[in-house]
Amino acid sequence: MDVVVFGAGSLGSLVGGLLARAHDVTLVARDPHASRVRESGLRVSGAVETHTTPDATTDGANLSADLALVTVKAFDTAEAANTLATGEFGAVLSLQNGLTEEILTDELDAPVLAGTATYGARLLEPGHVDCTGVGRIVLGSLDGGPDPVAERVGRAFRAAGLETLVATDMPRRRWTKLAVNAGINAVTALSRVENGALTDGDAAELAHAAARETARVARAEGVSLPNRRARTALSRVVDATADNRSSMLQDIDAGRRTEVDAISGEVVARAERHRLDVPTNRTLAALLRAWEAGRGLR
Ligand SMILES: NC(=O)C1=CN([C@@H]2O[C@H](COP(=O)(O)OP(=O)(O)OC[C@H]3O[C@@H](n4cnc5c(N)ncnc54)[C@H](OP(=O)(O)O)[C@@H]3O)[C@@H](O)[C@H]2O)C=CC1
Ligand SMILES: CC(C)(CO)C(=O)C(=O)O
Repeated sequence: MDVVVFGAGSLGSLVGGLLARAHDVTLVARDPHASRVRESGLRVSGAVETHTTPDATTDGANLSADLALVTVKAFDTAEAANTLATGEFGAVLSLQNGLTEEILTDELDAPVLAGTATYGARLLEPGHVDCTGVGRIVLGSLDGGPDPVAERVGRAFRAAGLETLVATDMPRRRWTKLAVNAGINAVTALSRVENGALTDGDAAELAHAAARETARVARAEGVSLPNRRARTALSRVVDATADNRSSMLQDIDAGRRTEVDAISGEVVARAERHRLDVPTNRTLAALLRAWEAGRGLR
């Protein structure tokens, strides 16, 4: 399979590097990472050790491939979609946090698959990505149900040794992930604590309230996500990632823009469409946006 990875920073370099063990991969990345990969290949270290030689470019326009994998931060999705629209792809798959697939379907003719990733990745230096945890990629039809394109992509990922599940219930999985992120990411980022601090107490209650509101919005969107399922998912992720600093907390630590608009902000925006009030997510989004504004990041 030919694969273009659009936005090969941490996650895209890891997944692209692993896919290059079995497929023709082109990373769309920034320099000096792109030029280092062209010169010396890509080193993956940590939980997976490998060295592969994907192609790499800084120009994502006019490319074609069987699959475009989108791994830019959520706030760069619209620009990525515009650039991808200049090329030809058999399918498009996002592994981003947030409900970014809708932005891709608006711009692109190719079928857009839904995906989630629980692999951990960190770009250490140009040409070198650290796998901080082997997780799983789950992908499938955006609307749910069986999908031959998703099956083909799943087989290709497994052929490259990536832990991959092709699922027929992506609507519920995407919203469950959003509920978990709305709870954990926003609360840990604002209170500057590891995920494990949300095991119990007031901060945990706040995270669960954000997840519960998200589940309510999901149901208004026609997705069956009971509150108790969102609660269980959040508690499981807190336990499994107790020592993690969430990606949003890492962004705050590094003084970078966060994915608030795609997480808490998305819950608020969708709730408004259904005339629902989601005060916890509204408050969390306002605080995170205020932090970004104060830093000149928005
Ligand atoms: N890292 C992880 O372990 C995981 C990440 N995710 C999700 O995956 C997504 C990506 O995260 P992550 O990999 O950490 O983010 P990164 O910022 O490390 O990677 C995104 C990369 O895309 C680059 N980029 C953006 N636009 C372009 C463009 N037009 N051309 C070329 N390169 C471009 C960015 O460059 P620049 O910064 O210069 O704009 C950056 O290097 C997020 O939604 C995140 O939530 C999900 C699970 C795990
Ligand atoms: C699951 C979780 C909360 C793990 O930290 C995550 O997805 C993130 O940090 O973005």
